[in-house]
Amino acid sequence: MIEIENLTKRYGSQTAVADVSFRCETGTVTGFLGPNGAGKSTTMRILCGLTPATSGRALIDGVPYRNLPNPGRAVGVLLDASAQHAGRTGREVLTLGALVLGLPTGRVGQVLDLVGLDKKAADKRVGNYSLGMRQRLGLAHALLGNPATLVLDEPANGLDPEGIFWMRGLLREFADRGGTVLLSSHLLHEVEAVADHLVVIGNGKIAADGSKQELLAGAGTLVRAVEADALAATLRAGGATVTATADGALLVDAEPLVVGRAAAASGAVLTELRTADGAGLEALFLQLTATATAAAPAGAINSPMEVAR
Ligand SMILES: Nc1ncnc2c1ncn2[C@@H]1O[C@H](COP(=O)(O)OP(=O)(O)OP(=O)(O)O)[C@@H](O)[C@H]1O
Repeated sequence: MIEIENLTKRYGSQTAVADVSFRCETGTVTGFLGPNGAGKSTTMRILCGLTPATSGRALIDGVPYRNLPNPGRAVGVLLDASAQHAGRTGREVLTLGALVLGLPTGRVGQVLDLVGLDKKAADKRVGNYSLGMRQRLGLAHALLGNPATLVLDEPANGLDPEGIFWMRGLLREFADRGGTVLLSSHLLHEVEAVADHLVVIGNGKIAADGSKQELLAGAGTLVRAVEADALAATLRAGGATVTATADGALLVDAEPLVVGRAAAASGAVLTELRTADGAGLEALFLQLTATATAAAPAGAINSPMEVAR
């Protein structure tokens, strides 16, 4: 289990992470979502003992990373797939890793198989790897010590669709066998398919934290109207929060019936009206991360009104 408790990190006058708290339960995949610069990497670096927190703490199975007796056997970490010695082969990188962790070198072949790097790829220098191959090598490195926890920063970067599908399967299986996974992404759809739990961060603050089902259920109504501006004005006058999505729809924090009535009252012609499901979550994600300024309790989405304040 991972516990992030009231974590704050300041760089001079800039606050990268502000009072962030969330948990990743054993046997689950937690998607850590936010746009570039939101504070994901900083949180993960603190969790892995690479950056000291200004205040708060981050624990893995109840212990700070630095206090784990042999961290590589407890936590597999992939923060930057390009941070590998370019002159070594993939096999050499993993063999060195195995020696450092006190593992038999036979483990190297097993993890190469696990991540789908064949003999030819394993014997190539890392400098000649594509980003996707580096991600696979980084994942192999993370899995080397057979850890119970994985911390992965944007692991899908550079993977092709088949690679992303493969990685989802691997992480799902890892969690189903009792592992804990924290993976970050700036793309909702990348983690939506595999995550059980979502934590959304924007401007260093938690904007949403809950099970995927909870967040989907709370995603409101998606509506498209010929007179979108007039409808948005009527809805806002009635106290609803309305956000325009990139493709011209409106996301409203109200039931479809309420939105339909507002459309009738304002004389707007609707072309679509439905409960916002996966598509709505995308809009919600954009909305939350764009304007997040307030923290949400676990299991809740900040009301967009609060978030925007
Ligand atoms: N070493 C540092 N010195 C100063 N500011 C930093 C440092 N590291 C991160 N920051 C700042 O902290 C904020 C959060 O950055 P962080 O890298 O954690 O975001 P992120 O969500 O991981 O985004 P990205 O995907 O772009 O890495 C950013 O504004 C960033 O500029």
